Amino acid sequence: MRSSLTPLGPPVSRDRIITSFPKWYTPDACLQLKEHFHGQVSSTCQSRNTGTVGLRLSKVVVVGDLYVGKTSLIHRFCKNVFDRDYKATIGVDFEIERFEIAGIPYSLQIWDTAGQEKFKCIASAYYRGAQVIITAFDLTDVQTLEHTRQWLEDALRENEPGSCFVFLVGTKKDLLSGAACEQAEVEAVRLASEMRAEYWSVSAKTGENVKAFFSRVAALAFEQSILQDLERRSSAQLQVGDGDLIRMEESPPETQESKTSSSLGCC
Ligand SMILES: Nc1nc2c(ncn2[C@@H]2O[C@H](COP(=O)(O)OP(=O)(O)OP(=O)(O)O)[C@@H](O)[C@H]2O)c(=O)[nH]1
Ligand SMILES: [Mg+2]
Repeated sequence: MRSSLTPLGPPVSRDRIITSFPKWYTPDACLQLKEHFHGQVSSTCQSRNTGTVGLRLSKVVVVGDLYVGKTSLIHRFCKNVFDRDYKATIGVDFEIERFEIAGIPYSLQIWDTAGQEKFKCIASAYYRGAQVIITAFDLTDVQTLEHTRQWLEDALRENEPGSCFVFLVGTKKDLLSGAACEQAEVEAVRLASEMRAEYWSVSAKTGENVKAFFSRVAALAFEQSILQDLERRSSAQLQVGDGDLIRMEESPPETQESKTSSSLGCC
């Protein structure tokens, strides 16, 4: 059944409908081990009391060295295509992907940035306001893993501390045997834990783990959006219930004292 909150437009495709909380890739480097939506989130979604969350776009920024496969990863997910030819991203590009999560419409705006040094200053102008940062590296090129720390630092610098979910993604999984992939993952998982990031290995060529990965990104971002919205609404209610707080926010500093004392006087 489609949600009554679905904005105008075509329905979301069936594979963008998320009903249960998507699982992590490895428990050794994951942001949340739980397998269900937060109880408060489930009940809020059931009662369709999700405020403006269904109408907003959550920003996801994908960063990492040139040639690691950022564009390929996004194109595999959003367009289900894979191009063997390399076309460097110039500056930035973005895709909007619509989901329905726990019955509520939800959209991600996925920003693809250029890895080439000469475009870095253009791309970094788009880091601000990210709810999710995806740092990508090539599983076959250890140097690209070493550089992820710097990419993340640059992206975090433009955002409020603690406000972003961070993912570390190893790309081109199809180029490695199972054993070689496991070996490459050991170091990546260690770094992911250090970065407080969730780790995933994917292949844009075969599509392995791509949908599962973005479903996880969408679910975590969605849950955070709902919880933040609930918090905002409850603190707004608190302020409505507390006359002093409202007056303090609305009063310019020089008049605050007299207003506060007059309000004290009348109570
Ligand atoms: N075998 C394989 N090749 C891949 C995969 N993902 C990307 N590639 C190839 O790697 C090359 C670079 O991919 P892009 O997606 O353009 O890399 P990018 O990170 O966007 O590069 P910039 O835009 O310059 O930052 C292309 O030739 C892709 O076909 C993958 O999963 N497997
Ligand atoms: Mg690109």
